[in-house]
Amino acid sequence: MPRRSLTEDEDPLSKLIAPPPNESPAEREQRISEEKKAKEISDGIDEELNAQRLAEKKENKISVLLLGASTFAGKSTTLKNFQLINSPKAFKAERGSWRTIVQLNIARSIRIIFDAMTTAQQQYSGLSPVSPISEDRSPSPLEFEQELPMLTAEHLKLKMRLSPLLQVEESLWRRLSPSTATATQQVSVTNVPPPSSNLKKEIYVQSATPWKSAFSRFLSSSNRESVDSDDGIDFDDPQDPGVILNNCAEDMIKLWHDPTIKALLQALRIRLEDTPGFFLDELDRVTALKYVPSDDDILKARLKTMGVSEHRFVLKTGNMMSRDWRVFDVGGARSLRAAWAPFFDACDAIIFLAPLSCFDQSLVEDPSVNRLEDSILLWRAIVSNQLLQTTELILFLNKCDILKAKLESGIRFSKWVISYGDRPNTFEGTSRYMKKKFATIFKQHSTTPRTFYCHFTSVTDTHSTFTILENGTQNLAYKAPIDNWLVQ
Ligand SMILES: Nc1nc2c(ncn2[C@@H]2O[C@H](COP(=O)(O)OP(=O)(O)OP(=O)(O)O)[C@@H](O)[C@H]2O)c(=O)[nH]1
Ligand SMILES: [Mg+2]
Repeated sequence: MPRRSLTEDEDPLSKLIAPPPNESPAEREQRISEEKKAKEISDGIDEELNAQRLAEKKENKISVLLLGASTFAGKSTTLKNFQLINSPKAFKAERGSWRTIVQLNIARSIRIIFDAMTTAQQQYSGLSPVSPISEDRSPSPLEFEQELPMLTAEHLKLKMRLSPLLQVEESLWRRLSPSTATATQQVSVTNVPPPSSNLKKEIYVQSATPWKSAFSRFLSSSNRESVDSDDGIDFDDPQDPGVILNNCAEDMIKLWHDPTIKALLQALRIRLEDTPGFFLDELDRVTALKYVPSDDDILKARLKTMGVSEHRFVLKTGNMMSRDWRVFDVGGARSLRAAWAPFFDACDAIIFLAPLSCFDQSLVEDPSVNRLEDSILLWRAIVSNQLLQTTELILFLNKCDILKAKLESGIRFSKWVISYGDRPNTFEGTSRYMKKKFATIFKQHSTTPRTFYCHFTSVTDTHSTFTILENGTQNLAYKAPIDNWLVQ
């Protein structure tokens, strides 16, 4: 039988709190005054509980800001490491989007070689040569004074056969532009300029926006059945640039390994192997028709950040208490630095990335400023910032693998860092020297005493980065002395 709901008269609670029958006016006044007092006490308790809850909530949150002086410092790569460690499923689900970025990176590397070839051709034909554009290299004023290696008809044929790669780049750009996205999506996805006029620029993303879903939408829009369930890649898509890349693989390998091309790149001081998003040494694998990017590929793939990217995850510490983590990645371009300040108030720790390998490079925005010097200046500004005196500062002296390779290839550190003098041109010597420089600034410019935490990193190496981030997050969560961040 359905239950009949109680009327107000029958409700025991209403009965209990109802004013007594035959209440005199004086008794009524006293009752109301007592009720008022009770309410005030109750409100006070509520307020206290709310404040406590808020404080607990705040205490449960840990915010980390990734900062670096220059673009290419490795901030987004560090963020990817956080994702890989703490949200592996989401990381895996994005492989399809990263496949597209790897393809763009390959096409871009080949285009840099084409530009170098054009420069050489211009020199023979007596035209004033145009410096090949690459954001990650500093053109030398002397580079056109020497004679560039002579290209043969065979080289030019190779270039012609590879011209479909330019279409690959263009078609991938188009995936991010109006023809495939609605007007609002176009703005929110990337702000990518039209391909024809801007192919030389680097692709970038307003990373607070869902660019990956734009790719996924495209990737899964055709034959649903042929989409790989794990990675969201449509291998049967006739438009797939992977087919063109696959057809061009042999010629790309020939071009990249050609001794004249190598000499040309060397003469123009282009070290493609050190440029971000370099995959030319793995062309066989990354141009395979069923290529799926590995974790390492995703970490190596290059996509510039122009907005603020945030990664959230929940992490249990050893005592099984859950903490909400937020890691913020802000673009490193100089023009974006004004956007950093609002994060300073709220962040518990800053991971500051200073790439050591850029000692011989200048800023894209200002070719008169050396990148390493810019890192040092920004480090000084961060260390002395009053808002950050209680923030943990963790220094990643990054791109150690590239520093090693550069020194081994004969590039002299002291040519760029004059104060290094005639000390040995070794990784051990140069890295220790730079660590000391950063440590000295830290000691001199911190207004409150604090510990100097520093790591030599290659954040594209997931294994070593995993250990550093795992230990660091545990220690930061405990707010215990974070000795594991420390390199003695
Ligand atoms: N070899 C090597 N490559 C690295 C390392 N750190 C980053 N990279 C590569 O350098 C490129 C730039 O790294 P990002 O993480 O995109 O740099 P960023 O600091 O986010 O740069 P912006 O977004 O422009 O501010 C990417 O292709 C990375 O794979 C490293 O330690 N070693
Ligand atoms: Mg970035």
